[in-house]
Amino acid sequence: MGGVRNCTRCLSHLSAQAAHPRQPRPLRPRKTPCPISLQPVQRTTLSTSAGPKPKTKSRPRLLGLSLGAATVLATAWYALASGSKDESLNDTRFTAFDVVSNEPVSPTAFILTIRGQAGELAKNSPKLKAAWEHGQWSVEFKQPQLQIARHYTPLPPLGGEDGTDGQLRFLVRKMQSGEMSNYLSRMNVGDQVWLRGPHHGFDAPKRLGDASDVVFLAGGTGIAPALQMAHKLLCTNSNNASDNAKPSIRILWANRRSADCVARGEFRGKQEAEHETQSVLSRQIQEMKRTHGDHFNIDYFVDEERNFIGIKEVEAALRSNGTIKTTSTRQLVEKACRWHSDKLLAVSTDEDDRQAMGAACTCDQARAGRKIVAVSGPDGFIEAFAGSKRWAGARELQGSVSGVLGTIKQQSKGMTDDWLVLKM
Ligand SMILES: Cc1cc2nc3c(=O)[nH]c(=O)nc-3n(C[C@H](O)[C@H](O)[C@H](O)COP(=O)(O)OP(=O)(O)OC[C@H]3O[C@@H](n4cnc5c(N)ncnc54)[C@H](O)[C@@H]3O)c2cc1C
Repeated sequence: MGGVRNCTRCLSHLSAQAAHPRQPRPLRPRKTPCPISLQPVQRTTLSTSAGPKPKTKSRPRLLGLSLGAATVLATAWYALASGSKDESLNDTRFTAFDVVSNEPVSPTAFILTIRGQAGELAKNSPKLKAAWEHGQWSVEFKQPQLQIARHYTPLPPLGGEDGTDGQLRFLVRKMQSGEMSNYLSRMNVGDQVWLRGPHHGFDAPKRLGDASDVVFLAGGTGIAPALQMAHKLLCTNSNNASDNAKPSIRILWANRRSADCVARGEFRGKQEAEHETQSVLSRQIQEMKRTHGDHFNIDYFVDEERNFIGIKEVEAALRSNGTIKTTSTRQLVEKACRWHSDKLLAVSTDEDDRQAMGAACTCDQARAGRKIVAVSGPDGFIEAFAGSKRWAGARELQGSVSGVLGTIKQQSKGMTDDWLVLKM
């Protein structure tokens, strides 16, 4: 247990990289060129002053024309990409939202609530509806002065909210000298923020299929994707109309400080729950526990209480959320199944699931589906529990499974093969 026990602890001792909630992703060059980069403007300026000297008489006119055209194109592109009054949220340009509230959750975390300004974003947005129907998704915020963008994960709507009314809520950790998180922390009611998205992630219902167990290892703000998955699988999945058909979700949530263990009292007993500070996040977790009972559980781990997620804790979660069977059922997973093959998953990105929406499961139909163990949090956290993701051709692939889960897979001699590992 010793070495592995250090997994969450090491996060607090590692450098800023591990302390980072999640390293910023590159600005999706494959979909659109970096829309908030100042490059187009710089490129024209640079080419004007530092371009090669013309050798013939006709060259300056040609160069002048191309520079003119480039300037017009770059200006149009920059104006388009850096934000517009277009009312629909989309993944190529930034759309304006108003800050509705900025609520502290702990000394280092806050919940930012924003609302679409007009039109379809103010109510019944089909984009938001599609995103919540998909389940896992994020958006990018931009910092206009610095021209940088970072991803954030919307928290699911509370019971009674419809999720498409244009309001979005984010749990954000304020990083020491973090550009975007500090910028967002300074936002006041009525301020304007710019969003691009939605960016859809894994299709959890397709991956889970007929299986019913989910274990989620979440570090810090990694709780947001865990709550998205719980919301999708427990609240909105039409396959689970009856309580018996609902999957069982166990979240192992690691934080550095006890102050970040939102709603812990709910899982410890009534008395503690009564003394807890109420934030919108704690109401949300309490509500999910009360609505879904044994189908929704959170185990809290806190560095400052010297209580860490180790190999034993992960094994126990895999055992109690389903049975680690003595015989493997992996042979029932078709190697070419887009949804359930480990090999295909290793060379996919989380965003590929959206493109493959219509693809059918090709496994043995009697047992279509695999249990999910998902890992979400800072890069160091994901690496420690599931191994790092892999970059290839400007795509962030899942890569093979190593870390704590890799060790458990090796040691269990096929007994954990029912579990599909998703790095969020
Ligand atoms: C899909 C996705 C969803 C996310 N959802 C959330 C969310 O819901 N809530 C949330 O709080 N965060 C979330 N994040 C993380 C978020 O995008 C930012 O990375 C985070 O808020 C820090 O950004 P920043 O600009 O404040 O910090 P930065 O200015 O980027 O840096 C913060 C600190 O980390 C250090 N640092 C930066 N880059 C590196 C590096 N490469 N190596 C070592 N140190 C480095 C800096 O020196 C600084 O001290 C998500 C990330 C992804 C990819």
